[in-house]
Amino acid sequence: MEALERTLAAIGPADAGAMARARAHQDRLTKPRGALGELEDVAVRLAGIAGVCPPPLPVPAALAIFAADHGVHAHGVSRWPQEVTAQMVANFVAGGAVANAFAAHAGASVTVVDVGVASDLPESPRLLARKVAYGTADLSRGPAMSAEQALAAVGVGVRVALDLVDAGAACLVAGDMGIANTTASAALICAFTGRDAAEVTGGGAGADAGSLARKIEIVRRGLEVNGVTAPPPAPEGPDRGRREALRRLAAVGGLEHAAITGFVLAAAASRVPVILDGVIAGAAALAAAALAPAAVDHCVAGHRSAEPGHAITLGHLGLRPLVDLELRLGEGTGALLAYPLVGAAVRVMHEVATFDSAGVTGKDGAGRTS
Ligand SMILES: O=C(O)c1ccc[n+]([C@@H]2O[C@H](COP(=O)([O-])O)[C@@H](O)[C@H]2O)c1
Ligand SMILES: Cc1cc2nc[nH]c2cc1C
Repeated sequence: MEALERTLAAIGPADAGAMARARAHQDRLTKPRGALGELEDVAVRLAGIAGVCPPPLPVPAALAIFAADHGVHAHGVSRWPQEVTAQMVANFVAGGAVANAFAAHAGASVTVVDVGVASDLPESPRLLARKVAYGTADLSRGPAMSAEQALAAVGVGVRVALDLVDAGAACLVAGDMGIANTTASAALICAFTGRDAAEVTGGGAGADAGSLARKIEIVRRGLEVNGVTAPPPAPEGPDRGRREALRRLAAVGGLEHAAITGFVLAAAASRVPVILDGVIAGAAALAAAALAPAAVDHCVAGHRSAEPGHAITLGHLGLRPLVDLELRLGEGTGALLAYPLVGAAVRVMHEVATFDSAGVTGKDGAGRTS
């Protein structure tokens, strides 16, 4: 708890001065004002995160894929067997997954973290063994995690982020792997936004109509059993709000969600941008925002997943996704596709000439030569 408190205490809002300078700088560059659309907002956001204008290039980037299993899988909420989580971890380690291809394309490193896979995995220098438990308990019967497990998993995410930043990462990318984790994500989204299970629950990695109905029913049961049906109370003081946020995360979340929550919080505390992936990272970011609202200032929404709860999540966080390609893979893939856009947005701030420096006539018709 103390490590988490230290992380939370270090999180501050984006720097308004640096953002104002970034906005003004954008307007001096040789392009019509606003012509780079949302990329201008991304560059301004990164200036706010770093507290300087122009912000540092977000290079290199580091992807962390947090993998874990879910007790709720026993209810047939996924069309895939649970062992696919472990098999895909082996695939990431061998370099054979989509995330590996996208990371190579983007020039990002890949760190694979076992925070809660249900089986023992072969040791590998390319796998961080940080197992907190062999999967979660069934969220539809009681808390998925104990408070201690949830805190330990948050701590894993904090440590991984801090180590990547210490090793030189200038941009963090949050990825996940966990068969059945779209069920836990839907439950978390309900628990943190107050929305109904039917609105936020989707097909995940390929559920048919029958299993979708079962999934919605299981999410509802999990929320009821764990007493998280009402939206979280407005915190009476940060402690009570934080305790309730951790309770909700432990009640219906997964070990990878908790780790991503810590990853996002540590990125924010380090003032390093973190690119969120799809519905799993989004659900984890809801928990991070409940623990430290300013953490959202340090997040970039990489993409909008096809999972219905994701758009609702991004709306709740006030984030606009950069990429919208109907992806529903996870692993960090959508965030990796967005990463070059983030880099391009910042590069503009460093390299594009101003109207004055290039001698391009400004919109008032005056020739600018100095
Ligand atoms: O990132 C997303 O939005 C996303 C949407 C649908 C599925 N997934 C991935 O698919 C797995 C979970 O799907 P499911 O149906 O088993 O809950 C898990 O490994 C996720 O990374 C990921
Ligand atoms: C094959 C496969 C790959 C994945 N990657 C992330 N979630 C996944 C789920 C499945 C089923």
